[in-house]
Amino acid sequence: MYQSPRRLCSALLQRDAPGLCRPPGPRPRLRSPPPATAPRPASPRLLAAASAARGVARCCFRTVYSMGNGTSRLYSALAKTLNSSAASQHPEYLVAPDPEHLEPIDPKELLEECRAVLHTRPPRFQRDFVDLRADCPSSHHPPIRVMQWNILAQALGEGKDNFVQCPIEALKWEERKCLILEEILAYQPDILCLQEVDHYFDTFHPLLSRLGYQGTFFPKPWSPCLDVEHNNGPDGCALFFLQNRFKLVNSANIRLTAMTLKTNQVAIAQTLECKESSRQLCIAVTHLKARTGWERFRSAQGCDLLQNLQNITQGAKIPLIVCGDFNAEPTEEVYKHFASSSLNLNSAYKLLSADGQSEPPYTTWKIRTSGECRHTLDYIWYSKHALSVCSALDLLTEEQIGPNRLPSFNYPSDHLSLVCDFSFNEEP
Ligand SMILES: NC(=O)C1=CN([C@@H]2O[C@H](COP(=O)(O)OP(=O)(O)OC[C@H]3O[C@@H](n4cnc5c(N)ncnc54)[C@H](OP(=O)(O)O)[C@@H]3O)[C@@H](O)[C@H]2O)C=CC1
Ligand SMILES: [Mg+2]
Repeated sequence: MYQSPRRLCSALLQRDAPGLCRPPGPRPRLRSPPPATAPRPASPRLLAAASAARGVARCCFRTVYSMGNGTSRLYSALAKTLNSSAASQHPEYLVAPDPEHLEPIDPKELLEECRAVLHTRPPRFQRDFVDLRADCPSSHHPPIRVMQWNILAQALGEGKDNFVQCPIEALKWEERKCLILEEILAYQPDILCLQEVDHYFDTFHPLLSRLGYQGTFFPKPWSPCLDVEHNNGPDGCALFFLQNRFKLVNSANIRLTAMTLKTNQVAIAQTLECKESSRQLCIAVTHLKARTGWERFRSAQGCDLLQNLQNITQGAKIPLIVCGDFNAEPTEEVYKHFASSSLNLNSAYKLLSADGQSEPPYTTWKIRTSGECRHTLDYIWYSKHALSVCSALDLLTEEQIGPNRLPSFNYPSDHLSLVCDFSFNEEP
Protein backbone atom coordinates (compact mmCIF):
# COMPACT_ATOMS: atom_id res chain seq x y z
CA MET A 1 0.00 0.00 0.00
CA TYR A 2 1.01 3.59 -0.50
CA GLN A 3 2.76 4.96 2.58
CA SER A 4 1.63 8.30 3.88
CA PRO A 5 3.96 11.30 3.45
CA ARG A 6 3.78 11.75 7.25
CA ARG A 7 5.51 8.44 7.87
CA LEU A 8 8.07 8.85 5.12
CA CYS A 9 9.01 12.44 5.91
CA SER A 10 9.54 11.67 9.57
CA ALA A 11 12.06 9.04 8.51
CA LEU A 12 13.79 11.39 6.07
CA LEU A 13 16.89 12.12 8.10
CA GLN A 14 16.73 9.02 10.22
CA ARG A 15 20.26 8.04 11.19
CA ASP A 16 19.91 4.57 12.59
CA ALA A 17 19.09 2.48 9.55
CA PRO A 18 19.96 -1.03 10.68
CA GLY A 19 23.39 -2.26 9.68
CA LEU A 20 23.10 -4.65 6.76
CA CYS A 21 25.33 -5.72 4.12
CA ARG A 22 29.06 -5.60 3.91
CA PRO A 23 32.00 -4.93 6.20
CA PRO A 24 32.69 -1.28 6.88
CA GLY A 25 35.31 0.43 4.72
CA PRO A 26 36.67 3.91 4.17
CA ARG A 27 34.61 6.14 1.91
CA PRO A 28 36.62 8.21 -0.57
CA ARG A 29 36.77 11.98 -0.62
CA LEU A 30 34.34 13.90 -2.77
CA ARG A 31 34.61 17.14 -4.72
CA SER A 32 33.83 19.20 -1.60
CA PRO A 33 34.90 16.85 1.14
CA PRO A 34 33.27 17.32 4.51
CA PRO A 35 35.61 17.43 7.50
CA ALA A 36 34.67 14.01 8.88
CA THR A 37 33.40 10.79 7.38
CA ALA A 38 32.93 8.57 10.40
CA PRO A 39 29.49 8.12 11.98
CA ARG A 40 28.94 10.67 14.69
CA PRO A 41 26.15 11.82 16.96
CA ALA A 42 23.46 13.94 15.31
CA SER A 43 24.33 17.63 15.37
CA PRO A 44 21.81 20.03 16.95
CA ARG A 45 21.42 21.53 13.49
CA LEU A 46 20.46 18.19 11.97
CA LEU A 47 18.14 17.41 14.80
CA ALA A 48 16.53 20.77 14.05
CA ALA A 49 16.39 19.83 10.36
CA ALA A 50 14.83 16.48 11.21
CA SER A 51 12.31 18.23 13.39
CA ALA A 52 11.59 20.68 10.55
CA ALA A 53 11.08 17.67 8.27
CA ARG A 54 8.57 16.29 10.75
CA GLY A 55 6.88 19.69 10.81
CA VAL A 56 6.79 19.64 7.04
CA ALA A 57 5.35 16.16 7.13
CA ARG A 58 2.53 17.45 9.29
CA CYS A 59 1.56 19.94 6.61
CA CYS A 60 1.84 17.38 3.81
CA PHE A 61 -1.86 16.67 3.97
CA ARG A 62 -3.04 20.21 3.67
CA THR A 63 -0.59 22.08 1.44
CA VAL A 64 -1.00 21.56 -2.28
CA TYR A 65 2.32 21.51 -4.07
CA SER A 66 2.88 24.72 -5.92
CA MET A 67 5.70 25.51 -8.32
CA GLY A 68 5.99 28.21 -10.95
CA ASN A 69 4.30 28.17 -14.31
CA GLY A 70 4.13 24.40 -14.49
CA THR A 71 1.83 24.10 -11.49
CA SER A 72 -1.54 24.18 -13.18
CA ARG A 73 -0.41 21.82 -15.91
CA LEU A 74 1.11 19.48 -13.35
CA TYR A 75 -2.00 19.58 -11.22
CA SER A 76 -4.30 19.02 -14.17
CA ALA A 77 -2.17 16.13 -15.45
CA LEU A 78 -2.18 14.57 -12.01
CA ALA A 79 -5.88 15.18 -11.62
CA LYS A 80 -6.45 13.38 -14.93
CA THR A 81 -4.36 10.49 -13.69
CA LEU A 82 -6.39 10.44 -10.52
CA ASN A 83 -9.67 10.41 -12.38
CA SER A 84 -8.70 7.60 -14.66
CA SER A 85 -6.21 5.32 -13.02
CA ALA A 86 -5.34 3.10 -10.15
CA ALA A 87 -3.74 6.18 -8.57
CA SER A 88 -7.21 7.36 -7.55
CA GLN A 89 -6.96 5.15 -4.48
CA HIS A 90 -3.86 7.06 -3.36
CA PRO A 91 -4.36 10.79 -3.72
CA GLU A 92 -1.77 11.70 -1.06
CA TYR A 93 1.04 11.87 -3.60
CA LEU A 94 -0.54 15.03 -4.95
CA VAL A 95 0.48 17.08 -1.97
CA ALA A 96 3.87 18.20 -0.78
CA PRO A 97 5.28 20.68 1.66
CA ASP A 98 5.38 24.31 0.73
CA PRO A 99 9.09 24.99 -0.04
CA GLU A 100 8.84 28.37 1.70
CA HIS A 101 8.42 26.59 5.01
CA LEU A 102 11.57 24.57 4.58
CA GLU A 103 14.74 25.42 6.42
CA PRO A 104 17.92 25.43 4.23
CA ILE A 105 20.35 22.56 4.78
CA ASP A 106 24.11 22.65 4.36
CA PRO A 107 24.98 20.04 1.69
CA LYS A 108 28.00 18.94 3.73
CA GLU A 109 25.78 18.22 6.72
CA LEU A 110 23.39 16.18 4.61
CA LEU A 111 26.31 14.32 3.06
CA GLU A 112 27.54 13.43 6.53
CA GLU A 113 24.05 12.25 7.45
CA CYS A 114 24.03 10.01 4.40
CA ARG A 115 27.50 8.65 5.15
CA ALA A 116 26.51 7.86 8.70
CA VAL A 117 23.54 5.82 7.44
CA LEU A 118 25.85 4.12 4.93
CA HIS A 119 28.73 3.41 7.31
CA THR A 120 28.39 -0.38 6.92
CA ARG A 121 28.50 -0.21 3.13
CA PRO A 122 31.59 -0.61 0.97
CA PRO A 123 33.38 2.53 -0.21
CA ARG A 124 31.80 4.74 -2.80
CA PHE A 125 33.13 4.26 -6.34
CA GLN A 126 35.68 6.81 -7.47
CA ARG A 127 34.86 8.46 -10.80
CA ASP A 128 36.88 11.26 -12.36
CA PHE A 129 35.93 14.15 -14.59
CA VAL A 130 37.62 14.08 -17.99
CA ASP A 131 38.82 17.52 -19.00
CA LEU A 132 37.49 18.42 -22.47
CA ARG A 133 38.45 22.07 -22.29
CA ALA A 134 39.96 22.04 -25.76
CA ASP A 135 36.30 22.07 -26.82
CA CYS A 136 35.39 24.77 -24.37
CA PRO A 137 35.68 28.54 -24.88
CA SER A 138 37.16 30.53 -22.00
CA SER A 139 34.42 32.22 -20.06
CA HIS A 140 34.27 34.33 -16.93
CA HIS A 141 31.04 32.57 -15.96
CA PRO A 142 31.21 29.26 -14.09
CA PRO A 143 30.23 26.23 -16.19
CA ILE A 144 26.75 24.76 -15.92
CA ARG A 145 26.85 21.27 -14.46
CA VAL A 146 24.10 18.96 -15.71
CA MET A 147 23.39 15.52 -14.26
CA GLN A 148 21.30 12.86 -16.00
CA TRP A 149 20.24 9.80 -14.02
CA ASN A 150 17.67 7.05 -14.06
CA ILE A 151 17.71 6.43 -10.31
CA LEU A 152 15.62 3.19 -10.45
CA ALA A 153 12.11 3.46 -9.04
CA GLN A 154 11.94 1.83 -5.64
CA ALA A 155 8.77 -0.10 -6.50
CA LEU A 156 10.22 -1.38 -9.78
CA GLY A 157 13.56 -2.35 -8.25
CA GLU A 158 11.88 -4.36 -5.50
CA GLY A 159 8.84 -5.59 -7.39
CA LYS A 160 9.36 -5.80 -11.15
CA ASP A 161 12.89 -5.54 -12.44
CA ASN A 162 14.11 -9.02 -11.45
CA PHE A 163 17.72 -8.13 -10.73
CA VAL A 164 18.64 -11.70 -9.92
CA GLN A 165 22.18 -11.05 -8.64
CA CYS A 166 21.28 -8.08 -6.48
CA PRO A 167 20.51 -9.00 -2.85
CA ILE A 168 17.15 -7.60 -1.75
CA GLU A 169 18.88 -5.91 1.23
CA ALA A 170 20.88 -3.75 -1.20
CA LEU A 171 17.57 -2.28 -2.40
CA LYS A 172 16.31 -1.16 1.03
CA TRP A 173 14.99 2.36 0.51
CA GLU A 174 16.31 3.88 3.73
CA GLU A 175 19.87 3.16 2.61
CA ARG A 176 19.43 3.32 -1.15
CA LYS A 177 18.04 6.85 -0.89
CA CYS A 178 21.23 7.86 0.93
CA LEU A 179 23.36 6.37 -1.86
CA ILE A 180 21.31 8.36 -4.40
CA LEU A 181 21.60 11.57 -2.36
CA GLU A 182 25.31 10.97 -1.85
CA GLU A 183 25.81 10.72 -5.62
CA ILE A 184 23.89 13.97 -6.19
CA LEU A 185 25.74 15.73 -3.37
CA ALA A 186 29.10 14.48 -4.64
CA TYR A 187 28.67 16.19 -8.00
CA GLN A 188 26.44 19.11 -6.94
CA PRO A 189 24.79 19.64 -10.33
CA ASP A 190 23.27 22.98 -11.24
CA ILE A 191 20.60 21.09 -13.19
CA LEU A 192 19.45 17.59 -12.25
CA CYS A 193 17.38 15.42 -14.60
CA LEU A 194 15.98 12.21 -13.13
CA GLN A 195 13.89 9.30 -14.35
CA GLU A 196 12.02 6.60 -12.40
CA VAL A 197 11.39 8.96 -9.48
CA ASP A 198 8.76 7.45 -7.16
CA HIS A 199 9.85 9.32 -4.02
CA TYR A 200 9.52 12.90 -5.23
CA PHE A 201 7.14 14.37 -2.67
CA ASP A 202 8.44 12.61 0.40
CA THR A 203 12.19 12.66 -0.31
CA PHE A 204 13.66 14.49 -3.29
CA HIS A 205 11.46 17.58 -3.35
CA PRO A 206 11.72 18.44 0.36
CA LEU A 207 15.45 17.72 0.58
CA LEU A 208 16.53 19.28 -2.70
CA SER A 209 14.36 22.37 -2.05
CA ARG A 210 16.29 22.87 1.15
CA LEU A 211 19.52 22.64 -0.83
CA GLY A 212 18.35 25.51 -3.04
CA TYR A 213 16.80 23.64 -5.95
CA GLN A 214 13.47 24.34 -7.62
CA GLY A 215 11.85 21.12 -8.77
CA THR A 216 9.15 19.82 -11.07
CA PHE A 217 7.76 16.30 -11.25
CA PHE A 218 5.68 14.74 -14.01
CA PRO A 219 4.49 11.20 -13.27
CA LYS A 220 3.77 8.59 -15.92
CA PRO A 221 0.00 8.35 -16.46
CA TRP A 222 0.00 4.56 -15.91
CA SER A 223 3.12 4.01 -13.91
CA PRO A 224 3.97 0.31 -13.56
CA CYS A 225 4.93 1.14 -9.95
CA LEU A 226 1.21 1.25 -9.13
CA ASP A 227 0.99 -2.49 -9.83
CA VAL A 228 3.53 -3.21 -7.09
CA GLU A 229 2.37 -3.94 -3.57
CA HIS A 230 3.51 -1.30 -1.03
CA ASN A 231 4.22 1.17 -3.82
CA ASN A 232 4.89 4.82 -3.07
CA GLY A 233 2.87 6.26 -5.94
CA PRO A 234 3.70 6.55 -9.64
CA ASP A 235 7.20 7.03 -11.03
CA GLY A 236 8.03 9.81 -13.42
CA CYS A 237 10.56 12.35 -14.59
CA ALA A 238 11.84 15.09 -12.29
CA LEU A 239 13.78 18.21 -13.14
CA PHE A 240 15.61 20.36 -10.58
CA PHE A 241 17.67 23.51 -11.05
CA LEU A 242 19.56 25.71 -8.59
CA GLN A 243 17.58 28.83 -7.92
CA ASN A 244 20.65 30.94 -7.29
CA ARG A 245 21.86 30.25 -10.83
CA PHE A 246 18.64 30.19 -12.87
CA LYS A 247 15.26 31.81 -13.14
CA LEU A 248 12.39 29.79 -14.59
CA VAL A 249 11.05 31.41 -17.78
CA ASN A 250 8.56 28.73 -18.76
CA SER A 251 7.81 25.09 -18.15
CA ALA A 252 5.97 22.40 -20.11
CA ASN A 253 4.93 18.94 -18.98
CA ILE A 254 4.65 16.83 -22.12
CA ARG A 255 2.84 13.53 -22.47
CA LEU A 256 4.54 11.99 -25.47
CA THR A 257 2.53 10.76 -28.43
CA ALA A 258 3.38 8.00 -30.90
CA MET A 259 1.55 7.88 -34.23
CA THR A 260 -0.91 10.46 -32.80
CA LEU A 261 -1.74 8.24 -29.81
CA LYS A 262 -1.03 9.42 -26.29
CA THR A 263 1.52 7.16 -24.63
CA ASN A 264 2.59 6.31 -21.10
CA GLN A 265 5.88 8.20 -21.46
CA VAL A 266 6.49 11.81 -20.46
CA ALA A 267 8.95 14.68 -20.68
CA ILE A 268 9.48 17.98 -18.89
CA ALA A 269 10.94 20.93 -20.81
CA GLN A 270 11.86 24.19 -19.13
CA THR A 271 13.34 27.43 -20.37
CA LEU A 272 15.72 28.87 -17.80
CA GLU A 273 17.48 32.20 -17.69
CA CYS A 274 21.02 32.03 -16.43
CA LYS A 275 21.35 34.71 -13.75
CA GLU A 276 25.07 35.47 -14.36
CA SER A 277 24.96 35.79 -18.14
CA SER A 278 21.25 36.54 -18.71
CA ARG A 279 21.37 33.90 -21.46
CA GLN A 280 18.50 31.48 -21.89
CA LEU A 281 18.75 27.71 -21.95
CA CYS A 282 16.10 25.09 -22.58
CA ILE A 283 16.48 21.88 -20.57
CA ALA A 284 14.41 18.76 -21.14
CA VAL A 285 14.20 15.39 -19.40
CA THR A 286 12.51 12.25 -20.70
CA HIS A 287 12.23 8.48 -20.29
CA LEU A 288 11.17 6.65 -23.44
CA LYS A 289 9.33 3.32 -23.68
CA ALA A 290 11.46 0.35 -22.62
CA ARG A 291 11.95 -3.14 -24.07
CA THR A 292 12.83 -4.75 -27.39
CA GLY A 293 10.07 -4.82 -29.98
CA TRP A 294 9.16 -1.17 -29.26
CA GLU A 295 11.79 0.48 -31.47
CA ARG A 296 9.28 2.16 -33.82
CA PHE A 297 7.26 3.35 -30.86
CA ARG A 298 10.35 4.95 -29.29
CA SER A 299 11.21 6.50 -32.62
CA ALA A 300 7.75 8.09 -32.82
CA GLN A 301 8.02 9.33 -29.23
CA GLY A 302 11.41 10.85 -30.06
CA CYS A 303 9.93 12.64 -33.09
CA ASP A 304 7.14 14.02 -30.94
CA LEU A 305 9.64 15.26 -28.36
CA LEU A 306 11.81 16.87 -31.06
CA GLN A 307 8.74 18.61 -32.49
CA ASN A 308 7.82 19.96 -29.06
CA LEU A 309 11.39 21.12 -28.53
CA GLN A 310 11.43 22.86 -31.92
CA ASN A 311 8.50 24.96 -30.74
CA ILE A 312 9.85 25.57 -27.24
CA THR A 313 13.30 26.65 -28.50
CA GLN A 314 11.68 28.84 -31.18
CA GLY A 315 13.28 26.80 -33.94
CA ALA A 316 16.62 26.22 -32.17
CA LYS A 317 17.09 29.90 -31.23
CA ILE A 318 17.34 28.97 -27.54
CA PRO A 319 20.25 26.62 -26.71
CA LEU A 320 18.99 23.20 -25.70
CA ILE A 321 20.08 20.31 -23.46
CA VAL A 322 18.05 17.08 -23.53
CA CYS A 323 18.72 14.45 -20.86
CA GLY A 324 17.12 11.07 -20.94
CA ASP A 325 16.91 7.37 -20.61
CA PHE A 326 16.03 6.78 -24.25
CA ASN A 327 15.92 3.00 -23.82
CA ALA A 328 17.60 2.91 -27.22
CA GLU A 329 21.10 1.93 -28.35
CA PRO A 330 22.87 4.34 -30.73
CA THR A 331 21.93 2.02 -33.60
CA GLU A 332 18.23 2.75 -33.12
CA GLU A 333 16.14 5.07 -35.23
CA VAL A 334 15.28 7.40 -32.34
CA TYR A 335 19.00 8.02 -31.72
CA LYS A 336 19.48 8.79 -35.40
CA HIS A 337 16.57 11.26 -35.33
CA PHE A 338 18.22 13.15 -32.47
CA ALA A 339 21.67 13.03 -34.08
CA SER A 340 20.37 14.41 -37.40
CA SER A 341 17.73 16.81 -36.10
CA SER A 342 17.59 20.41 -37.34
CA LEU A 343 18.05 21.31 -33.66
CA ASN A 344 21.77 20.60 -34.30
CA LEU A 345 22.34 18.31 -31.36
CA ASN A 346 25.40 16.34 -30.35
CA SER A 347 25.60 13.65 -27.69
CA ALA A 348 27.98 14.84 -24.96
CA TYR A 349 29.31 11.45 -23.89
CA LYS A 350 30.66 10.77 -27.39
CA LEU A 351 33.36 13.30 -26.52
CA LEU A 352 34.87 10.80 -24.09
CA SER A 353 35.79 8.49 -26.97
CA ALA A 354 39.14 8.76 -28.76
CA ASP A 355 37.55 9.90 -32.03
CA GLY A 356 34.70 11.86 -30.43
CA GLN A 357 32.28 9.81 -32.51
CA SER A 358 31.48 6.78 -30.35
CA GLU A 359 29.10 6.45 -27.46
CA PRO A 360 30.37 4.73 -24.30
CA PRO A 361 30.09 0.92 -24.25
CA TYR A 362 27.37 0.98 -21.57
CA THR A 363 25.32 3.27 -19.38
CA THR A 364 23.31 0.44 -17.77
CA TRP A 365 24.49 -3.02 -16.76
CA LYS A 366 22.36 -5.57 -14.92
CA ILE A 367 21.57 -9.26 -14.70
CA ARG A 368 17.93 -10.27 -15.08
CA THR A 369 16.38 -13.74 -15.28
CA SER A 370 16.76 -13.38 -19.03
CA GLY A 371 20.54 -12.87 -18.64
CA GLU A 372 23.05 -10.06 -18.64
CA CYS A 373 21.88 -6.70 -20.06
CA ARG A 374 24.68 -4.27 -20.92
CA HIS A 375 23.46 -1.33 -22.99
CA THR A 376 24.02 2.31 -23.86
CA LEU A 377 20.61 3.91 -23.34
CA ASP A 378 21.19 7.21 -21.52
CA TYR A 379 22.26 10.43 -23.20
CA ILE A 380 22.87 14.13 -22.70
CA TRP A 381 22.17 15.90 -26.00
CA TYR A 382 23.20 19.54 -26.43
CA SER A 383 23.05 22.29 -29.04
CA LYS A 384 26.48 21.95 -30.58
CA HIS A 385 26.63 25.49 -32.00
CA ALA A 386 25.56 27.26 -28.82
CA LEU A 387 27.15 25.13 -26.09
CA SER A 388 30.46 23.38 -25.40
CA VAL A 389 31.25 20.52 -23.07
CA CYS A 390 34.08 21.48 -20.69
CA SER A 391 34.25 18.13 -18.90
CA ALA A 392 32.36 14.89 -18.46
CA LEU A 393 32.29 12.40 -15.60
CA ASP A 394 33.88 9.13 -16.62
CA LEU A 395 31.82 5.95 -16.37
CA LEU A 396 32.44 3.17 -13.90
CA THR A 397 34.80 0.47 -15.13
CA GLU A 398 33.73 -3.16 -15.46
CA GLU A 399 35.92 -3.94 -12.45
CA GLN A 400 34.21 -1.31 -10.30
CA ILE A 401 30.77 -2.53 -11.36
CA GLY A 402 31.75 -6.05 -10.31
CA PRO A 403 30.56 -9.50 -11.38
CA ASN A 404 27.01 -9.09 -10.01
CA ARG A 405 26.60 -5.84 -11.96
CA LEU A 406 24.05 -3.19 -10.90
CA PRO A 407 22.33 -2.20 -8.69
CA SER A 408 24.53 -3.27 -5.81
CA PHE A 409 25.55 -2.43 -2.26
CA ASN A 410 27.92 0.15 -3.81
CA TYR A 411 25.67 1.73 -6.39
CA PRO A 412 21.94 2.37 -6.08
CA SER A 413 20.68 2.15 -9.66
CA ASP A 414 21.02 -0.12 -12.67
CA HIS A 415 21.81 3.04 -14.70
CA LEU A 416 24.94 5.15 -14.27
CA SER A 417 24.67 8.86 -13.69
CA LEU A 418 26.03 11.05 -16.49
CA VAL A 419 27.43 14.46 -15.53
CA CYS A 420 28.74 17.20 -17.86
CA ASP A 421 29.94 20.77 -17.43
CA PHE A 422 28.73 23.08 -20.19
CA SER A 423 29.57 26.63 -21.15
CA PHE A 424 27.88 28.94 -23.63
CA ASN A 425 29.72 29.68 -26.86
CA GLU A 426 30.16 33.30 -27.91
CA GLU A 427 27.01 34.64 -29.49
CA PRO A 428 27.46 35.11 -33.23
N1 LIG B 1 -3.52 -0.91 -15.41
C1 LIG B 1 -3.55 -0.63 -16.70
O1 LIG B 1 -4.58 -0.63 -17.34
C2 LIG B 1 -2.29 -0.30 -17.34
C3 LIG B 1 -1.12 -0.58 -16.70
N2 LIG B 1 0.07 -0.33 -17.28
C4 LIG B 1 1.28 -0.67 -16.56
O2 LIG B 1 2.33 -0.07 -17.17
C5 LIG B 1 3.29 -1.05 -17.62
C6 LIG B 1 3.86 -0.62 -18.91
O3 LIG B 1 4.25 0.71 -18.73
P1 LIG B 1 5.31 1.34 -19.65
O4 LIG B 1 5.50 2.73 -19.18
O5 LIG B 1 4.95 1.15 -21.07
O6 LIG B 1 6.58 0.47 -19.26
P2 LIG B 1 7.98 0.28 -19.96
O7 LIG B 1 7.93 -0.89 -20.90
O8 LIG B 1 8.50 1.54 -20.54
O9 LIG B 1 8.86 -0.16 -18.73
C7 LIG B 1 8.57 0.27 -17.43
C8 LIG B 1 9.76 0.05 -16.58
O10 LIG B 1 10.17 -1.30 -16.62
C9 LIG B 1 11.58 -1.37 -16.71
N3 LIG B 1 11.95 -2.53 -17.56
C10 LIG B 1 12.51 -2.53 -18.79
N4 LIG B 1 12.73 -3.78 -19.23
C11 LIG B 1 12.33 -4.58 -18.25
C12 LIG B 1 12.32 -5.99 -18.08
N5 LIG B 1 12.77 -6.80 -19.03
N6 LIG B 1 11.83 -6.48 -16.93
C13 LIG B 1 11.38 -5.67 -15.96
N7 LIG B 1 11.36 -4.32 -16.06
C14 LIG B 1 11.82 -3.79 -17.19
C15 LIG B 1 11.99 -0.08 -17.36
O11 LIG B 1 13.23 0.32 -16.81
P3 LIG B 1 14.39 0.95 -17.77
O12 LIG B 1 13.83 2.09 -18.50
O13 LIG B 1 15.40 1.29 -16.75
O14 LIG B 1 14.83 -0.16 -18.69
C16 LIG B 1 10.90 0.89 -17.05
O15 LIG B 1 11.17 1.82 -16.04
C17 LIG B 1 2.54 -2.33 -17.71
O16 LIG B 1 3.40 -3.41 -17.49
C18 LIG B 1 1.57 -2.14 -16.60
O17 LIG B 1 2.21 -2.46 -15.39
C19 LIG B 1 0.13 0.28 -18.50
C20 LIG B 1 -1.01 0.61 -19.18
C21 LIG B 1 -2.31 0.34 -18.66
MG1 LIG C 1 14.42 0.79 -14.95
